[in-house]
Amino acid sequence: MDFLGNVVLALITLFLFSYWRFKKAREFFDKNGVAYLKPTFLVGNIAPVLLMNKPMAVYHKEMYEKLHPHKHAGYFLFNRSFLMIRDPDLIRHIMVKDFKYFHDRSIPINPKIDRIGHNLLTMKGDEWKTLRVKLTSTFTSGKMKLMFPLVQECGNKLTQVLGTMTSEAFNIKDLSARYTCDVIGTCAFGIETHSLDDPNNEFQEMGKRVFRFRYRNLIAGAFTKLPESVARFFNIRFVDESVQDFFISIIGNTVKFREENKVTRNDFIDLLMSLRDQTMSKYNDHQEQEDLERFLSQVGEKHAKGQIDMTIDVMAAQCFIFFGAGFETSSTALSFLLLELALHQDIQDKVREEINTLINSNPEGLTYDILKDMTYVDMVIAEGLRKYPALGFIIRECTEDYIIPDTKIVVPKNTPVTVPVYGLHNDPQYFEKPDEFYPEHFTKEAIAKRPHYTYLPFGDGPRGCIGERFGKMQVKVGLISMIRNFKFQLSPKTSLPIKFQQHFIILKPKSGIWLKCEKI
Ligand code: HEM
Repeated sequence: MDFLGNVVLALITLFLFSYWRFKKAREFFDKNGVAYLKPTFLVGNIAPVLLMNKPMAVYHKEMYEKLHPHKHAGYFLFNRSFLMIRDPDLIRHIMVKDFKYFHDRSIPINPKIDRIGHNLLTMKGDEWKTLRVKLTSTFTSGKMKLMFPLVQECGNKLTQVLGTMTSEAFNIKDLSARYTCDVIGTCAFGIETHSLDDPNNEFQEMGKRVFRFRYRNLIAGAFTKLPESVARFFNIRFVDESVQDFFISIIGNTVKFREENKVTRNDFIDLLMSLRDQTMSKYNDHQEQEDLERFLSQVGEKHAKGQIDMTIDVMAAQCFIFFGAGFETSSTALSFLLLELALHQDIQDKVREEINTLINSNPEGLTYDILKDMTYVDMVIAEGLRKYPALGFIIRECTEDYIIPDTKIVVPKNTPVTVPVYGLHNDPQYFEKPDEFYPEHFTKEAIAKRPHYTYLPFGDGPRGCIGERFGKMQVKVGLISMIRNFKFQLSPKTSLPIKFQQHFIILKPKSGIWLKCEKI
């Protein structure tokens, strides 16, 4: 058969396969009385994203609103059906109570092609569990305290650079990205990236490429698994080859240098090397035990089992995901916070007052330990992450047939489920003033009144964000370094309301957020 014949046959097969999948999914929804959004053949409900006018977070929020008041409901990404979980108690089942059915994310990665794409975020089943147990020990408060001086150094540099920006408007989105790049560079790679000094350095460029949108990856998301040959043929990979080579070479060189020169630095590479050499006990702390026990009980196991060989590829993959997951999330969090503080001078003054009071009354100045006493700052950061959650939706996959509690509905194995974080965070049922920046959403009383699992900026359960403590620390240090010494105002160059970038999985501003600052 000639080439054209093959193409026609492939298209007919794809067409029939899609038709069969749609029919089966719709029959399942109809038979079980599950509400769903009416799909368009072939594209399902994804047209608003494909036409590029909807960021993924906004798209999921709008579906969350349309699917009110259902506890769970269906929608289609191309011909693949998804189940959106809207009800907080059902979310608790998916994320914690019945976690054993939902421990994986529905991201089809091929480890042979994506050497560093195969990491803690994308790994599945026992392999993920074994690695998560190992890495849990690198994110305790004890380890954060060891890394605090490295982060503080970047904060000091940020203050210094801001001091040169008082004469004209500057883009806080760009400045925050340079600060978090320096922080993750020094903590995850043991490298001073000098992004605050040089905005065009290589790390910044790599950071931009990490979450680059590619149509073919969106389409790949419609499949449970992609055979290696298909992924290679269509060049479907989640990490660009140039990014992969860059990270593997950096980690390889750094590890070699440290081994040869006996260098230790209390950063992630050090911790990964001690995990490899089984010398982690020198860092052991009480919290490590607590975190580990909680994790094991949540995943229903008594002991940590299995082994992962800490090769350079494995270390590079983890450092890469610490960079990928930690850089953009924290820098957008910081940019949106500064935007809101510039818009709300009263809140800005209150934040500054709390920071100054605590630091000035502590003989050692700013320390890791006084961060936790900053209760108003915590409320403000929490509100920032409510209004602008970096990940607007969370994705998991049902790994065994699962009966939805109090129903007879059996969710079939391999069904992807999503938790609409941005929708929940904007639901007036749970947040009194969803459209406003209102830190009082996070007073003790307001938190106590709200159902659990309605505020999920870091996800939850055993598969929640492993870097939460680190992310909060770097956002807080960045905020303190700026607010203590400068007063911020919005520049007329910023157009409001802020539009979100369309081609991005992370909720981030489309164009610059321009501010003006003056030294206090
Ligand atoms: C403000 C900052 C951050 C936000 C808002 C954030 C948010 C999230 C969210 C929503 C998830 C998915 C959770 C789930 O599925 O339940 C996640 C996973 C993850 N995050 Fe973060 N993150 C932040 C910072 C960081 C940092 C600094 C690191 C590393 C240094 C990091 C590393 C990871 C990793 C490795 C995962 C996957 C964990 C696993 O699957 O076991 N994140 N993050």
